[in-house]
Amino acid sequence: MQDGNGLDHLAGERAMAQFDLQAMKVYLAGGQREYEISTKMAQLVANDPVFSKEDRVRLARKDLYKNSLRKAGHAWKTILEKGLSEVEGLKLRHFVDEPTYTDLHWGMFIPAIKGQGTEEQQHKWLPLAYKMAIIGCYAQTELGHGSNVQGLETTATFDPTTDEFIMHSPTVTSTKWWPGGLGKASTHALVYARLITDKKDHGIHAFIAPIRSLEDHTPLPNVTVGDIGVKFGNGGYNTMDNGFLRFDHVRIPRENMLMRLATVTKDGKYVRSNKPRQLGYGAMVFVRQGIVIDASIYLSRAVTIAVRYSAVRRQFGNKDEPGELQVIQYRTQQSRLFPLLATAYAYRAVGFWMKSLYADVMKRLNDNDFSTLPEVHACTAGLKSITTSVTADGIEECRKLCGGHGFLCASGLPELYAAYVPACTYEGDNTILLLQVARFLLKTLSQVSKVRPVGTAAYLGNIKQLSTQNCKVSQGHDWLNTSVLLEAFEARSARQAAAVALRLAKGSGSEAEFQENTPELVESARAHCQLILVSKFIEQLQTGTPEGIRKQLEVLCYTYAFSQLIDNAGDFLATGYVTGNQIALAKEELKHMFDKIRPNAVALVDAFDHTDDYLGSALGRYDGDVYTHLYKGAFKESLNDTVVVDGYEEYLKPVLTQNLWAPHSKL
Ligand SMILES: CCC/C=C/C(=O)SCCNC(=O)CCNC(=O)[C@H](O)C(C)(C)COP(=O)([O-])OP(=O)([O-])OC[C@H]1O[C@@H](n2cnc3c(N)ncnc32)[C@H](O)[C@@H]1OP(=O)([O-])[O-]
Ligand SMILES: Cc1cc2nc3c(=O)[nH]c(=O)nc-3n(C[C@H](O)[C@H](O)[C@H](O)COP(=O)(O)OP(=O)(O)OC[C@H]3O[C@@H](n4cnc5c(N)ncnc54)[C@H](O)[C@@H]3O)c2cc1C
Repeated sequence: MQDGNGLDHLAGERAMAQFDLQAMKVYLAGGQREYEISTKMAQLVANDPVFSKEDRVRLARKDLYKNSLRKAGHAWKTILEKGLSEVEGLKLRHFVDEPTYTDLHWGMFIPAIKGQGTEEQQHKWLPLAYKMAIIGCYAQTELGHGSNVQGLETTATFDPTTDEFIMHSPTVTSTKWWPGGLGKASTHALVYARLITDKKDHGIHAFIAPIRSLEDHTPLPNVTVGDIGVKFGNGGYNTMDNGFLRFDHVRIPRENMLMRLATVTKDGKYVRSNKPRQLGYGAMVFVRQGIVIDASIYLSRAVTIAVRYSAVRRQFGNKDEPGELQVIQYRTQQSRLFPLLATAYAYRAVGFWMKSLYADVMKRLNDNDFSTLPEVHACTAGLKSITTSVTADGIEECRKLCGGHGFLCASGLPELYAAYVPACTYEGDNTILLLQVARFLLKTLSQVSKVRPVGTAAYLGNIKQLSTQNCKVSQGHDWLNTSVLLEAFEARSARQAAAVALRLAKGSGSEAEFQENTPELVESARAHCQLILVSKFIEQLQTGTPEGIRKQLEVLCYTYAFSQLIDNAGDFLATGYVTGNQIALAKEELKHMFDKIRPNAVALVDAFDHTDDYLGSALGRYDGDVYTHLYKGAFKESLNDTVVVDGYEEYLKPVLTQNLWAPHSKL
């Protein structure tokens, strides 16, 4: 998609491409229809001045937030006026590209009501939420408790005399703290609180609590609510009103408790349904799968900027070629950049699979089949953890790959990083989530002789073979076999999981021993997730990718798998499955892959189809006209509004005109 001024500084790069660019664009979009919707919505946003990102990093918080309210309101108006479908509306909001209260309203409040509300409750709340007559947020985390959901302190005490719950925040640490959209926008909060009936604590349940007047938006009586303050980075996540909330004995009707999994009757009787209590965590599974799908988009944005800039930027030269060399020619640049490019492709493939996995579990849950829920929980939690950590680090690496100019906000990278990095924490701290995967692996292994593992854990059924047979690679090209690669990742993961399981089995089973082994448990969970990522990329490749792009995808798949193998060589070697020589052979193969990527690199990032508007980067422009736009951009800097800076008279002039020796000067 070219929206520059027509002069293409990267034309030479594009002419080298060896694959069908259009077919790749359609593949990455997830199909022809998705591609068309994406293109249409990207243009709609780019051509609408209300959605402009210009100056975002320079705005003070109040202006930034107000502007974000304006954009969210305009997006909603556009959706209604143009009669956009749900998918189109979602895409439109995606291209507006600002974290805002509607993310939580559509992304968590509504899904939680769908997952945990009875049919009657859904009929009551969803129509209001769908037309945005109410705005909701997801208020789980508290000042003193985030990861440990069972430790939340807010109470919802049932009063049978009035048929109401009394919502209360008994301590400072029980203050709800962090929920997006809560600070200033929401009228309702989905509050996670301890349910108490007849002095008995039944643990954490979800309640819909009105918090602001639908007349004038003021907080309701005995509700204290506001924004928690400025967050990391300019722009970034500061368009979101993450909030605090306290209740002082606030009464809500009994029907406001979401009762699909448990009910409180009029006379205060607590009745649990026979559905697993884990369904109460359903909204988190939903959001985590979405985060995995989005990781590729964020990483591909950073990689697009870094690849295009690396093809424009020249430094040094050699005696064989005239002029300076493009920095993308340097092996060190390639070895940092091309694995990230391959990773963005790998995450797209795993995102496609994640969609089908989620659709499958939803269908099963509707049919009261809960059998795959633990595996889906482990997949969504583990992949959320790995993909967000790698993407956040990847964005930062791309910034460094752009040298000094990467540090300018004009590169688009600092703001992208600031907006993305909290993904490593929200929806579950990444270490906590890997520990959940580790618990799943331990449980699977402990039952392996009785219950055959399925899905992404099926390879653990082969644990004996995977633990005894070693890698047979003897020459570099032996690695160019997806079965050989898969087996390596399976053996490494199975052996790491078995080693830590064995150590724990030999112990007393105490929590202290578990804690002592958490570093190894996290490593084994990471190994399992890396296997899933490699295997799903391979699977996608083998299931009907069009001829015109298959070869390139194959190269990217090998690049991804080899770079994972090499980055984790210590683990692979420690398990004894591979030798140092086999790792060295994989390193050589990886360099061959870089040679194959090099002529296609710019086209491979073009295939992500990010518009200049969406990238918001002088370095990543489609036309490669980097220097003109960096230079022009400097004149928009507010410090340059006047040629003599404000403050000269008061602070600079006295320094320049005192004409006195400083007392400590030796001159
Ligand atoms: C756009 C950004 C907006 C951001 C929003 C937010 O951040 S919102 C705030 C986001 N906040 C967070 O993300 C907080 C992160 N913390 C948590 O998710 C939980 O507190 C916990 C899972 C760490 C511990 O849970 P716990 O104390 O209950 O202890 P436990 O470990 O004993 O687990 C019990 C059983 O449940 C199972 N199971 C667990 N989760 C799920 C699931 N999602 N699905 C299905 N199952 C799940 C687990 O496998 C186990 O099964 P088993 O072995 O009995 O068969
Ligand atoms: C931008 C942003 C948006 C958010 N939006 C929402 C929202 O809309 N709604 C909402 O309810 N919440 C929201 N949150 C809160 C978020 O979900 C929590 O911050 C997150 O779950 C992590 O919990 P915590 O902050 O308590 O971290 P902690 O659990 O206190 O983590 C601190 C450190 O301790 C470690 N740690 C903790 N427990 C263990 C353990 N058992 N073993 C080993 N290590 C451990 C962690 O790995 C981490 O390194 C948001 C957070 C952010 C940053």
